[in-house]
Amino acid sequence: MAEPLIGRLVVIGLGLIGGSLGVALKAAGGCREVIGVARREGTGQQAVELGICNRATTSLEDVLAELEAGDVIFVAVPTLAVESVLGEMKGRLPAGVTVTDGASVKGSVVEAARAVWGEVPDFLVPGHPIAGSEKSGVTAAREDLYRDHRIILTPLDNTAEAHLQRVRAMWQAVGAEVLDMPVGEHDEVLAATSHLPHVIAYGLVDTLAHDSENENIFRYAAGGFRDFTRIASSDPVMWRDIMLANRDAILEAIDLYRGNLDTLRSAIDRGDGEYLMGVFTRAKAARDHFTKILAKKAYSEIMQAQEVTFIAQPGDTVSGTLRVPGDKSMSHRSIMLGSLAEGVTEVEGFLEGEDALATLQAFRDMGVVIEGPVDGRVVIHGVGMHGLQAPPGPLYVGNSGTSMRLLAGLLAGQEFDVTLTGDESLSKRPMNRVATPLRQMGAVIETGPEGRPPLQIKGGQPLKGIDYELPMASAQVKSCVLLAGLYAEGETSTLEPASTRDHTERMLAGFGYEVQRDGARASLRSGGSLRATKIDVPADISSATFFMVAAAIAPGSDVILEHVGINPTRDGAINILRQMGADIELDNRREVGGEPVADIRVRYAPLKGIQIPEDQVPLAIDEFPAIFVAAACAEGETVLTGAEELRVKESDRIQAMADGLKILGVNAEPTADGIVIHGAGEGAVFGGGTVDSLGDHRIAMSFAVASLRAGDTIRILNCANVATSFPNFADLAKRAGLKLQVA
Ligand SMILES: O=C(O)C1=C[C@@H](OP(=O)(O)O)[C@@H](O)[C@H](O)C1
Ligand SMILES: C=C(OP(=O)(O)O)C(=O)O
Repeated sequence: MAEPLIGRLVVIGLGLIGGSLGVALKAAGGCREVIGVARREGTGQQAVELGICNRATTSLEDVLAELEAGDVIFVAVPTLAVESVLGEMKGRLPAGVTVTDGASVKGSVVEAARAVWGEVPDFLVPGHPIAGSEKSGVTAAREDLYRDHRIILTPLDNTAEAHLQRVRAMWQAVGAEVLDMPVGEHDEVLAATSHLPHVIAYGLVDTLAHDSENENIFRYAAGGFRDFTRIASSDPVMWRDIMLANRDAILEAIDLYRGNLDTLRSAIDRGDGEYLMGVFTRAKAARDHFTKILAKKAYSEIMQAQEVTFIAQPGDTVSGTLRVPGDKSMSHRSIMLGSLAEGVTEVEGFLEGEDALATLQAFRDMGVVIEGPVDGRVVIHGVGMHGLQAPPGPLYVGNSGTSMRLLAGLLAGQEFDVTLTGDESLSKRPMNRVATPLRQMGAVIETGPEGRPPLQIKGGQPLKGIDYELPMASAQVKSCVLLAGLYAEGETSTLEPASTRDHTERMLAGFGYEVQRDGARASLRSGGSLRATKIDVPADISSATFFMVAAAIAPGSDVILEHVGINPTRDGAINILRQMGADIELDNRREVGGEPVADIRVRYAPLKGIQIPEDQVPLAIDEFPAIFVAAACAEGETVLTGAEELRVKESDRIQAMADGLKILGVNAEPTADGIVIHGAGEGAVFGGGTVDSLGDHRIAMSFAVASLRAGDTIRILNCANVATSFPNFADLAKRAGLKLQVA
């Protein structure tokens, strides 16, 4: 066995927290020996019998005498007992021994150390395993308690690196993720997320237990009571200590909560159902997504960095009738316009992907009551053109360029300040394309360095209409300007260099707002209002394209994609694939809520390389990664030009695809504004290999489709963001016949 990480581990306090570290580190072979120290002899004996420690004693003094450099002492006693334990160590600790602890409040541990030593010694590494439970005592100790749990360490400026590393390595050895945080921040975060809930749970059970009808209350108390009050079974001594030790931060959290409870009380009193729906829908969404919400906060970056790998085995055909999720562009716009409308808008077919949900959350944050989504149904209680409220903090829109750019326009005309932020990929994308025209309209807006996010938008600025000639074909820029135009004096118009998706114009009209359209120009005037409506979002043609390409490249395939939006500003992929020889049939054509829809049937037919017409580029802008896969399977050369916009999407899609295609053995040369792909025609076009999607959903799904014509396994890294536009992609792909595994 490898050399243990640390020498001896001394655990002072053999309860759930201390005992679990002992048993886990012993099992992991992470130390030479575990020595337990307990106040009562019986506890120590029991701990030895349970395999928690090799030996136990009641005398800390005796143990200290035998320690040497490299040993670690873990203090796992109730918070207020820490000081006396540290006091016992003073003057008796051999040099090089590390001391750490597991108390839930760090400020008081630091104070205790100061009281004992005059200053916090460099060998003390304050820590807090976030792994407690309502169970306590030596019998509650579990070997797996810390596996995949977070440990927060709060080192001070003078904490010695060697001691910090030792403690970090110890926790990692038992499967924990270790994070660092300043002491004060730790105590504030924990006051809100752990200490306040305990106060409330203890308080609620105590209130009900004192009620003269308590027997009935406990007898009939259903799951809600049980779930909510589980933590009132926790160790009272430990929690008394925490309350006293973290007094100030806990009082602040209680006051905040009390204020909220009072507001809820008066809403119930005056029968304000709308207010209650606002609180409950926001809270439900926060709870449903709380792991992600936490990921943006101090607790962890780790969650966001969640790794998803697609492993695609060579496949043969795809078949079946599939309905891909709702259109992303329309889902965003349904929330935006529904929020600004008068009355209640009902949306069906809403895309429950991260991007559209980011827009939904942004409007909730601005006070709009939005029910759902449940099975694609969303109900938006519109607040009218001037009813949005200042959000409590920055609006975080994740990976979604559409959210950020459209919101920028809409928010430029509000009365309040707002900041828009996004994830790592979005933070690299250009925002001057919207900031420039908005400034021309009179908006006050600041970008980050080089015109990247975050966007800081100043409220209360009078906007004036402009006639804006777009420098690039972008529906996001066009929509941004038109949405700002809703709040600008006079007329606002946009002139686009090539036709781009027109969902904003169509949907505004659907909400009863007049938009003039004259060729490449769209214009509107401010001062109107939006009337709530019903929206049926068709399936997203961008998502459908992955299955269109799949059927087009895999001999024997026959797929029907139901209820897909085939708006003529979005149908470039159909036109391009048809030109390449694909067998695509549009059946059951109809119009749904102002948008054309059809069922798309694709059967395998051999493809040939083409020069892609430039006028099709904006009409297929998101579909190119998949089209490149089709091009690789076509006979001859496919040339794309005029598509430099692909370089500023979630990744540089020209480079990302060229790199991946080359790894898989395809001859693909990127150019400044496109790519040249030499298609192999027949047989297994792609070799096996590992490609990186760079966190770009469309790159990930495109390479998964390539597996249908691969000779060996394709591994695709960084696929978590598939959830932004197509959360059930892997399930549908498997149903259709792809041999896809998600790891
Ligand atoms: O307006 C929209 O909903 C979108 C417009 C396109 O972006 P650009 O306007 O940047 O081309 C597209 O790539 C994006 O997925 C959605
Ligand atoms: C470019 C895309 O989206 P967005 O710009 O909204 O991030 C996309 O979905 O391919």
